[in-house]
Amino acid sequence: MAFIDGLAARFGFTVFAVLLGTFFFNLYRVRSHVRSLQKQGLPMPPHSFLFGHLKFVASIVQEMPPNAHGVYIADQIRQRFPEMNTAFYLDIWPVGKPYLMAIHPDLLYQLTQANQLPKDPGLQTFLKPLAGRQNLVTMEGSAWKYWRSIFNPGFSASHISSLVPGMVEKIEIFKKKMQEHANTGEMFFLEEMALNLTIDIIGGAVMDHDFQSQSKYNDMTSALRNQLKWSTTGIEINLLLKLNIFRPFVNMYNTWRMDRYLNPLFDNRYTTFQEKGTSPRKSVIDLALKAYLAENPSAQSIPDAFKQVAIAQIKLFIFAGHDTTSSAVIFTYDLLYKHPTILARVRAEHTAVLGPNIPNASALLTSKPHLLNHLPYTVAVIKEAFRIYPTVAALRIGQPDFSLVAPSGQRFPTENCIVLGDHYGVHHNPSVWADAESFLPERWLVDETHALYPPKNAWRPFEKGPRNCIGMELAMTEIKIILALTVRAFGIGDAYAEFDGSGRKGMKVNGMRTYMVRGTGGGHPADGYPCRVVLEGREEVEG
Ligand code: HEM
Repeated sequence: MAFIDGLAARFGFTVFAVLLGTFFFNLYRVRSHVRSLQKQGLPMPPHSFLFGHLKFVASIVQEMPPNAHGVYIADQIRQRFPEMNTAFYLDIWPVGKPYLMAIHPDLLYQLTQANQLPKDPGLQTFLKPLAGRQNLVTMEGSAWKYWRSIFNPGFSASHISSLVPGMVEKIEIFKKKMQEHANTGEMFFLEEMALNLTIDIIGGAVMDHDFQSQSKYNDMTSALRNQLKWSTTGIEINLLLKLNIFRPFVNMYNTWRMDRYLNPLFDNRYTTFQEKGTSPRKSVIDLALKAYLAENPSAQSIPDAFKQVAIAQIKLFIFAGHDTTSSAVIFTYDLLYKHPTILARVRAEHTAVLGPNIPNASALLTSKPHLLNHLPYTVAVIKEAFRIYPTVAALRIGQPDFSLVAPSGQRFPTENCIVLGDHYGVHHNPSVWADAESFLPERWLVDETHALYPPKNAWRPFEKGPRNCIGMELAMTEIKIILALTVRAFGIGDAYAEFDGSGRKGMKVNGMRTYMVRGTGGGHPADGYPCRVVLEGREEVEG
């Protein structure tokens, strides 16, 4: 017994010594690499050999609200070191690999447009429980090309236009709910309602299916949302969050719930497809089936391997298509209602294009979706809101012998780094944008000679280049319709003052209480956006 105890102790000690040795070896390796970059004169905040930039980042995080999104960090550093306005390194090992944070459009152009660096494999940590290993966001090379070309027709302008009536129907339900809140006058959380709306819209676009989550409980959307709540990016500092032993079980259960809902839908669609020989539909599910059957005309069934990838893609589209769009709608509302002159101009444009009778606008857009192309000021507002609140970023993995080059000629090697194409950092960079912190939709309407004219490649909420967002047009159309059907009918005011207690709860980021919080991928409005709604445009509503 004593012999076995001794053996176990020796084994335990050896494992501990190996782990400790590996830790210090990696610490030395990473810190030496970052130090060598520093010695070459490359920009970074003050670096400690023991802590890297961890203490420095922690000091920034501490000054922000506890749940503020990570997209703010690069901008906060630029504010402290104004000369670091193109790119800089950040060594956060062992929480994650060192980062090269790029906050200048020329560098992002090199990252995603002129070159194709692979996606950061860390994205899998977040996306795998949601959409498996094989999904359009994380795929590379020929597999990505194959699937992107299958889905592109589902996001063409003409197809999106055909989706408008379905979107209008769902927005009508949303309006009814807004009206109920206006009638009670009580404070409520807009995010929950907006998420239900956008997930219903995406269900229509991606699957030609109505989840009806705005009206009743839906197990698929509930499982997806729960999966998101349990998601992790893998770079949490909080070890309890990082190593939560329950996560894999919750993930498996939610995956089972989603598959239980989606599998029969997929099978039914396949049966219809077989019966009719083809499908005129262009939803993601139909496009996947069409592609398979075009390549395998004599197939009697869909192989499991193909079905699994197709369903993973569907889950990805439902996630990517609703989460970001809901946040964008709320941030746009927030900026609009805080700028009454801009709001008045948007309302005037809607009246001019859709007529003064507000309830008529839904039927009008259903029969004439092209009217959406006549709302330039509304589009300018949406673009400017995306500039102020870009909710996503581009993560790529650095490569040996690949550097990003600043306009000054300074070269930023990417090897051994995650490269963050930081949309928030670019959009708020005062060396790039005139009056970067102000909400100025007119910058999207002035000509090239004007000081406010947007610099080339500087607006990138949907990224640019071949891996840009496939759903950009869909999201823009959706937001346009939501605004066109609601901003004249309602007045929305945030209720943060009422919601906030004392202490940190009421903290702001860059002076804004409506800041982006982390949690489920992209930035979300803080605290679910507590607000109140009032009815406006009453004469027109009744008229
Ligand atoms: C406010 C709305 C949205 C924002 C801000 C947004 C943002 C982005 C960004 C920045 C990327 C590129 C990420 C990278 O380069 O690593 C991306 C990719 C993607 N987005 Fe979106 N997105 C939005 C809406 C949508 C919608 C509505 C859909 C689908 C219905 C969608 C599906 C996708 C997919 C599938 C990709 C991967 C494309 C590829 O790699 O080929 N997104 N999105």
